[in-house]
Amino acid sequence: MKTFLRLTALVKPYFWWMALAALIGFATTGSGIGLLMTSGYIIAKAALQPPMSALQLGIVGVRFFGLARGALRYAERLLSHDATFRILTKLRLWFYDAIEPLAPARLMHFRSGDLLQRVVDDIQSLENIYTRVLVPPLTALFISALMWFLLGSYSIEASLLILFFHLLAGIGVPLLAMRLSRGVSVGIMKQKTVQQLLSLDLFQGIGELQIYGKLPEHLEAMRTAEADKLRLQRKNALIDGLHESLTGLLMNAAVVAILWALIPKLSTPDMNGISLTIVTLAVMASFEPFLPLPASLKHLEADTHAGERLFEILDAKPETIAPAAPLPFPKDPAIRAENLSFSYPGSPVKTLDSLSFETLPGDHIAIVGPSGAGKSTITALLMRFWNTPEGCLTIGGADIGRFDPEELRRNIALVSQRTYLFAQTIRENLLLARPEATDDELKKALAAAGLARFSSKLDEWTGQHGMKLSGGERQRIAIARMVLQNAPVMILDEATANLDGVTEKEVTETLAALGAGKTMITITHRLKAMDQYDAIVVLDKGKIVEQGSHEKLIQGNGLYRRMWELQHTMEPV
Ligand SMILES: Nc1ncnc2c1ncn2[C@@H]1O[C@H](COP(=O)(O)OP(=O)(O)OP(=O)(O)O)[C@@H](O)[C@H]1O
Repeated sequence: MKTFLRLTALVKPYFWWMALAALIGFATTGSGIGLLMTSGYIIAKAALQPPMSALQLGIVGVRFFGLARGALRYAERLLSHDATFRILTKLRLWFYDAIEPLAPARLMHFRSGDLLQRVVDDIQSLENIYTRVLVPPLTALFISALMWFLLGSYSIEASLLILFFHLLAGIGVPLLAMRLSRGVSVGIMKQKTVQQLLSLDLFQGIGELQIYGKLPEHLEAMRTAEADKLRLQRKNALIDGLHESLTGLLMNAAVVAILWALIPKLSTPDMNGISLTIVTLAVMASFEPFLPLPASLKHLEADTHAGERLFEILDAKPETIAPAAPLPFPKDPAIRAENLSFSYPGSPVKTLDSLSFETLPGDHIAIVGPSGAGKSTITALLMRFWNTPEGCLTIGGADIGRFDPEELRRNIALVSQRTYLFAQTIRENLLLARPEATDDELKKALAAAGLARFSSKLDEWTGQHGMKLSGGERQRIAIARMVLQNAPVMILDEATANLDGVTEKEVTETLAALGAGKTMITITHRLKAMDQYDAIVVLDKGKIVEQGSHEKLIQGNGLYRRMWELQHTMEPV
């Protein structure tokens, strides 16, 4: 109920649109009833062979209600769809706005297929809140009240009978349908999520599935998921059929009961054959707005489930938020860590343990160490993907928490080990770093990253996840982005790991030139051209085990020297 109320609060700004559409919906159904009544009137009256003039009123009524029903139906659809699409747009923007600060810390527990399902299908299903959940009961209520008064003007019994049958059709049948279909709509949604996850895994991991011979197993899982969904959909269709038949049955029962109540009144001045015909047809037509009610309850269950899934994400507090009065990024971005410790949520071990190091503005430092030592975690803290609960991390002397994360990310350019390329053109992938860049600037950035040959391919599609480019080319696109971003701090997290020796040397030189006068942190476990760094921090199992210049470290007898010797086996030190 709480979720439902929160969802309806979201569509509050469209209340008047919805109220107007509901009113027009009522007028449309009312016109349908009017059309049947006036048609019945003409037929019944004509059977008595009166003069043509006696039928005039009925003919005008048929024309009026016939035209009005079409025009009103059109207006109602127009209004309700317009309101629905506005609501959907609002919901999607609201969701994207809310989800952005959650990345990556709060989203890493969700699988991408699941998130996709929430963004696309769950939000889509919320459009039903208005069209299929809120409006149909209102229309049915109005029509029921109208019929109650209409029949009440002939007979109290008839008005009580219509009330009874409307209650059965409006509450009894939907409740029965809901009971029978409990969990079916939600089950279908869950199966769709499973299918989406399996499909994404199939598309992204088809190579691995083929190599390890797991493709048939995966396809079997997809078939099972499809069969489970079909089973639920079949059950759903059976219940739909059942409630439609029950509503039809109630309509016929209502007609019989009301005839039973009204036929004795035929001998009174209040009722004649014509009015009996009209009333009977009106009773039949009045059941039309009750047909969608069972579906309303089913949608209510599914929408509430979709709402819960959305709120589960939206209620998550972002890991990092901008302070009320954020500091501007400093002109001299010296970076200092003092007793910095950090553990990932749920992890019993300290990923970083009491780190202390410093980079002066314009310094180029290297952070080296074996895989899993915690090097990339330092980057994640500097980008404010995570908060720094223990110790301190400062930029330009100010605690990192005093900067707006967005401002930090604008001023710290990062080339990480995993470059994501969007399934767009090379131009669009580059413009991400500087949207206003000219083609000339893009070409210069490509050339600086060793991709001059791509200058004529700006409009070429990079493929899904950049699959049309080699690993090295993808990495160089990321370096071109860094060139375009031209930020005062640069972090290279294994940025050249995918490049061949010659290109690696070229790109490293380009990056060194680009980094002249800027603060640069290079994260690597490959010890190459280490004498170019002002300082080297050696990390092992989250602790700094050594730090200093290449000359100093190589003289020592620690991890750095061992790593160096391992990588340069034959070279004498
Ligand atoms: N999001 C995360 N949640 C939980 N643990 C994580 C997360 N990211 C990294 N870790 C763990 O933290 C430790 C340090 O990881 P990190 O990526 O910082 O190491 P690294 O030194 O950069 O390694 P590599 O050179 O292989 O990239 C590892 O044990 C890793 O499993």
